[in-house]
Amino acid sequence: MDYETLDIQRDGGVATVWMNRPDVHNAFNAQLIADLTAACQALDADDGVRVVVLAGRGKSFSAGADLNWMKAAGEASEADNFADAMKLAGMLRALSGMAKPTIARVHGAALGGGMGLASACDICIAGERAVFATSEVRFGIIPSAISPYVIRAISERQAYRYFQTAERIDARRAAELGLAHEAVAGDELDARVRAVVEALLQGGPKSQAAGKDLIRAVANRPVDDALVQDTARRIASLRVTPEASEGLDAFLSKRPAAWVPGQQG
Ligand SMILES: C/C=C/C(=O)SCCNC(=O)CCNC(=O)[C@H](O)C(C)(C)COP(=O)(O)OP(=O)(O)OC[C@H]1O[C@@H](n2cnc3c(N)ncnc32)[C@H](O)[C@@H]1OP(=O)(O)O
Repeated sequence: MDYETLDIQRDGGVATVWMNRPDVHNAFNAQLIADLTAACQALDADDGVRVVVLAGRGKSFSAGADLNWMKAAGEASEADNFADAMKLAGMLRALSGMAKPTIARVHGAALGGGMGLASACDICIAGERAVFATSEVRFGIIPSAISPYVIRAISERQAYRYFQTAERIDARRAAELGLAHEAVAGDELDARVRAVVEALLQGGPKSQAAGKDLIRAVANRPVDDALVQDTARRIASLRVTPEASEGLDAFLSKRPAAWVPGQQG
C-alpha cells in the first residue's frame, strides 16, 4: 500500500516504516497522522509481518506535531480541535495497540509528539545524536495524547520535571530514564536495531502478542487480581495452542522453532 507521507520497506517479516517529510523533520500533519494510523492497522493485519520498525527520513526521527498545522488550528473551533486531538490519539493507539512487536529507531530529534511516538513503541533504540524533549510548554500547549505513553516511559516523577522545563534529553539520559532501551553509537544504530529484530524473530508471534496484552492488563492492577484474572487465565489458554506445542517440541527436540504467523493457536 502507498502512503503520501510514509515510505514502507519490507525485508522478509520486517517492515520498516519511514516517516517521510524530511523538509519539516517529519513533523506530523493531518495526512501523516492518517497515513501512520492506516499503516499500523494494515501491518498489524498482515500475517507476513513479524516486526515493525518506526524510523524517520532525513535529520530527525520526528519534530512532533506540525506547528503550522497547530497554528492554523488556533483559528478553528474547540470542537474541531477536539476532533484533531482524537485523530492524534488514534494514531498513538494504533501504534501502541499493535499485536506485533514495534521498535523506534531514533537517530535524531524526537521532540514533542516525536518523543510520544518513540514512547508508544515497545522498544526504543537511540543513536548518539538522538534528542528528546516534551517541548510543548514552549509553545503554550501541553503534551496531550502523548502523555500516557511518555509518563509510563520516564515515570510520573520525571514527567513533572520534563513536561514543565522542556529540557533536552540526550540518548544517554534517555537510556538512564528508561525511555530508550539502549543508547548506541550512530554507526551502530542499524546493527543494534537488527540484533533486536533477530531476537524478536526467534519468539513465537502469538506469545509475543499475548505478552504485550498481558503487560497492558497487569501493569496497573493489584498483584492478587493480576495473578488470577490475567496471568493464570492467559497462560491456561496459551498452553494448549499449536504455537506453544511447536515451541516446546522444538526445544525438547533440540531444533529451532518453525513459527507460522497468523496460523498458530
Ligand atoms: C501534541 C503534540 C505537540 C507537539 O508535538 S508540539 C511540537 C514539538 N516539536 C518541537 O519542539 C520541534 C520544533 N523544531 C525544532 O526544534 C527544530 O526545527 C529541529 C530541532 C527539529 C531542527 O532544527 P534545525 O536542524 O536547526 O532545522 P530548522 O531550520 O529549525 O527546521 C527546518 C525546517 O523544519 C521546520 N520545522 C521543524 N520542526 C517543525 C514542526 N514541528 N512543525 C513544522 N515545521 C517544523 C522549520 O520551521 C524549518 O522550516 P523552514 O525551512 O521553512 O524555515
